[in-house]
Amino acid sequence: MTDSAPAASAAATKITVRDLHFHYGDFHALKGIDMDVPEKQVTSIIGPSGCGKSTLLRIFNRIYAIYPKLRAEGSIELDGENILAPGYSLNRLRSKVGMVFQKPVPFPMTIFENVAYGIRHHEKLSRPDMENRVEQALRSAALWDEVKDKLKQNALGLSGGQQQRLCIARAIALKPEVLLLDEPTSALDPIATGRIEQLVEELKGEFTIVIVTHNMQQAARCSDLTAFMYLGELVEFGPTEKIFTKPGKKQTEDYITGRFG
Ligand SMILES: Nc1ncnc2c1ncn2[C@@H]1O[C@H](COP(=O)(O)OP(=O)(O)OP(=O)(O)O)[C@@H](O)[C@H]1O
Repeated sequence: MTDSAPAASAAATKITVRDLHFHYGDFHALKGIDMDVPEKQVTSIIGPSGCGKSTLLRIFNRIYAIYPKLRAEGSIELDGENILAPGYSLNRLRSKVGMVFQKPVPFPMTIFENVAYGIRHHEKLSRPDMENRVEQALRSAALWDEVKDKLKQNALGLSGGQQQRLCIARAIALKPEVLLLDEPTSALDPIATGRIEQLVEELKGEFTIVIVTHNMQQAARCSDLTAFMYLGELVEFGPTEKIFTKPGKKQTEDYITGRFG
């Protein structure tokens, strides 16, 4: 067991995970996770390959729900409501919890339509309101200045870093409360990575952000809290500075000092 409530965080809890287990068929991938994710802060999840980081992140918006053999037990409360309960609709969950994947995957359509497409699915806006919403999302994703004169061009013509910021704009445009980022910079060069990290810093005033990363420097730079996972368990969770300077568990220390993983 680990401390689920990070001591140094004064922020309200946005997501409360209790005794969470996850199975891929017979494989027990997450084992009794307890975790309190604070509101409007950045929480990073680190740990060696295969420890369950992405599995945990994906449960936060129930991506597994479409596969019959995958099973989650325990509870994940978002603002006090259990999102794993059958009565919690996927549509409602997806409007509150946005996801950005490792590899940017813009739709093969214009830059404008990439952002507008998801909004249309949830809301009916007039043309000026839609234009305004798209502009705001692109501004928040620090992409507006680079694309404002080519909104009608195909998004596949953007660079990898621009495509990833477009995917972030697409997620932000739906006005989610939580933004999940699954290794969002692993396909990007150092300059594009730096821009995304800066963006994460800017966005945290507005959203609760959870980021999975292989890159420990990134976790140290970007996050307020860090969770260290190993073999499906949450070994340690606390303020990032403490995890990186005075970890409480030997496994955490071994990992951050490069002794394994
Ligand atoms: N669809 C699946 N079916 C069966 N097992 C899976 C599936 N997806 C992941 N797993 C297993 O679950 C465990 C956790 O995987 P997960 O992708 O969450 O790890 P991770 O920490 O994100 O790894 P990485 O850093 O390599 O992306 C691994 O042992 C993996 O092999």
